[in-house]
Amino acid sequence: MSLLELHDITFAYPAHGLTLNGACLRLGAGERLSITGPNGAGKSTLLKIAVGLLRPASGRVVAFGQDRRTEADFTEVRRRIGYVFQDPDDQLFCPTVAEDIAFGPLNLGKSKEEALAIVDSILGRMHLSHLRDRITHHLSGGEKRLVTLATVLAMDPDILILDEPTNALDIENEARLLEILQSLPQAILLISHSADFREKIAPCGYRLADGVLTPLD
Ligand SMILES: Nc1ncnc2c1ncn2[C@@H]1O[C@H](COP(=O)(O)OP(=O)(O)OP(=O)(O)O)[C@@H](O)[C@H]1O
Repeated sequence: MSLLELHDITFAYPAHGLTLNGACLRLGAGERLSITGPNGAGKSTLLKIAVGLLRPASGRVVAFGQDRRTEADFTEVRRRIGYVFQDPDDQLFCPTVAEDIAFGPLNLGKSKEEALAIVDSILGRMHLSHLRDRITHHLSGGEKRLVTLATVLAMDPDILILDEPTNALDIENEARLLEILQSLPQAILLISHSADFREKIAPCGYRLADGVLTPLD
């Protein structure tokens, strides 16, 4: 079954030429695909379109079997697609790590006890329990990156979008991230410049250049 389809997406930022010019992509259940390509090619732009943070000039977004056009459509899509942004500071906004991770489950209607149980379970699985009560703002870049992934996993999404997830990670934490990602059942869209990381997580996928996606060899 297809979870996400992008059909002939075109997009231009105001006062720029076309960033995307007919990009097409299909992600199936449990499938893992990489997207690579030069800086500024439009990889993040494309995936922001997939979750409705940007709207294409033309083309279709089909998620979970339905055409998605309106803000209400994309609110549901964003509940089911966890997006780990390139910059953790775009995503972490609560005083402590536990509050940041609990925020999503509380928003989905979980009780405080249920949300805190999710916090402890996710942090335990990720071997990050020592960060539970830390002030988010004081974490290192790499710690923030892992906590951002924890906030997304706490929502139990069907698809994970990871935008350069190894940025700011040391060798040990990159290995830990690899282990975590390999253990997850979710479909994954991975943007990464690291051929080694792509090979380990999602060897198949696309290269984005000149506004179109072409399959990787
Ligand atoms: N809000 C914006 N307004 C205008 N131009 C933008 C905006 N956001 C991105 N761009 C431009 O659009 C192009 C595509 O950006 P995007 O972030 O999607 O590229 P990317 O492939 O993800 O790049 P990188 O590999 O460097 O992360 C770039 O030239 C960028 O400067």
